[in-house]
Amino acid sequence: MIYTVTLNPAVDYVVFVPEFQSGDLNKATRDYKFPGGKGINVSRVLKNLGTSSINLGFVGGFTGEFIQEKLLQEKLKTNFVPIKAENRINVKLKSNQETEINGQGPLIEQDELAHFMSQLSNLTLEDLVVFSGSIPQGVPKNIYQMCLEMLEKNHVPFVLDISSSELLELVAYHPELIKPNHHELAEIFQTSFSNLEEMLPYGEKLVTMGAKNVLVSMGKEGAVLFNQEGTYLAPGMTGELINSVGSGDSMVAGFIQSYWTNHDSVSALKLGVAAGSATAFTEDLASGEEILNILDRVVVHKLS
Ligand SMILES: Nc1ncnc2c1ncn2[C@@H]1O[C@H](COP(=O)(O)OP(=O)(O)OP(=O)(O)O)[C@@H](O)[C@H]1O
Ligand SMILES: O=P(O)(O)OC[C@@]1(O)O[C@H](CO)[C@@H](O)[C@@H]1O
Repeated sequence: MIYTVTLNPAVDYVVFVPEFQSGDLNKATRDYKFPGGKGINVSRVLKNLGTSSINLGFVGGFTGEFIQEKLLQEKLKTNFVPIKAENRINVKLKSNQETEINGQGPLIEQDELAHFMSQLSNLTLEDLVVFSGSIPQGVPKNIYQMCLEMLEKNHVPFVLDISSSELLELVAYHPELIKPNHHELAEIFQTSFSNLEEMLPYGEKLVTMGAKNVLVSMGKEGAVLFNQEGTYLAPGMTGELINSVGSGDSMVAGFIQSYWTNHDSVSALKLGVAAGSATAFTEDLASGEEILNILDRVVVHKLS
C-alpha cells in the first residue's frame, strides 16, 4: 500500500481576482476551497490515476472536518490522527501573478505525535511512504529523520518532497525519489544557477549521496531526472497556466504511479511531467483523463 504523509494539511482557499490591488477592496470573480497539503494532493492525483493510497497526518477543528469530509467524498482512504487544534487555511491568490499565503499550522501535542509514530512502526517492505510538506508547531524539526529511522528498521521504501536543508542528511537513507524544485535545489547547496548546465552537478551529487531518483522540477521549463542510469531532461509543455498549486505534488504522484508499476524511470518521468503540467492547466488538481490526454506530448532527452 502507498501511504502519503501530510503533517501539516490545509484548506486551500483559491481565489481569482483579475486586477488585484493591494491595500484596496477587491472583488473575487470566483473562489474554491480544496482539501490541501502536499501529501493529500499526491493521494488525490494517485486516485485520479486509478491508484489507491492511505492519507496519514493530523486533522482537527472545522478545517480538519472539511478536509476529512472532502477526501471521503472523493473515496480516498484516510487514517489521520485526530488533534485538538485546528488545521490552517492557505490562501492562493490568482491575479496577474500567483500569490500564496500559507498558515503556520496547528500545535501538535505529544500524545498526538506518538500516535502518528506508532502508525509508521506497522509498515513493511511492501509499502511505500511519501513524506511531503512543512512541519506544524510542536513537532520536532528532525521529525523526518525520526520517521526514516523508524522505517529503516522494517526496510520500508519512501519518497521525500520536503524543502528543508535537512534533505541533504536524509538522502543517506536512500529515498526512492526526492523532488526538489530548482529553487530548493539551489537553496539546499546554498548556491544559485544561471542555467541548466550549472544545475546538473548538484542533481548528480544527490544521487551520489544516496537518492535513487532525483527529480528537479523547473515550473514551465519542465524537469530533469537524475539517477544511476543517467540524466534526462523533459522540457516544459505549452499550455495556458490557470493554477499551478499542486503541480509539484501531481508530478510526484505521476512519477510514483508509473515507477511503482513498471520500475522504468523514463516512463515515470513522462507521466510525472504530464501530471504536473495538466494540473497547471486546470483549476483544481488534474483528472486522470486530463493527464493521459497530454501524455503523448511529453518528450524526454537523455543528457548523459
Ligand atoms: N506553467 C507551467 N506550464 C507547464 N508545465 C508546468 C507549469 N508549471 C508546472 N508545470 C509542470 O509541473 C512540474 C512541477 O511544477 P513546479 O516546478 O512548479 O513544482 P513545485 O515548485 O514543487 O510546485 P508546487 O509547490 O506548487 O506543487 C514542472 O516540472 C512542470 O513539468
Ligand atoms: O506549507 P507546505 O506544507 O510546504 O505547503 C502547503 C501547500 O502550499 O502545498 C500544496 C501545494 O504543493 C498546497 O496544497 C498547500 O497549501
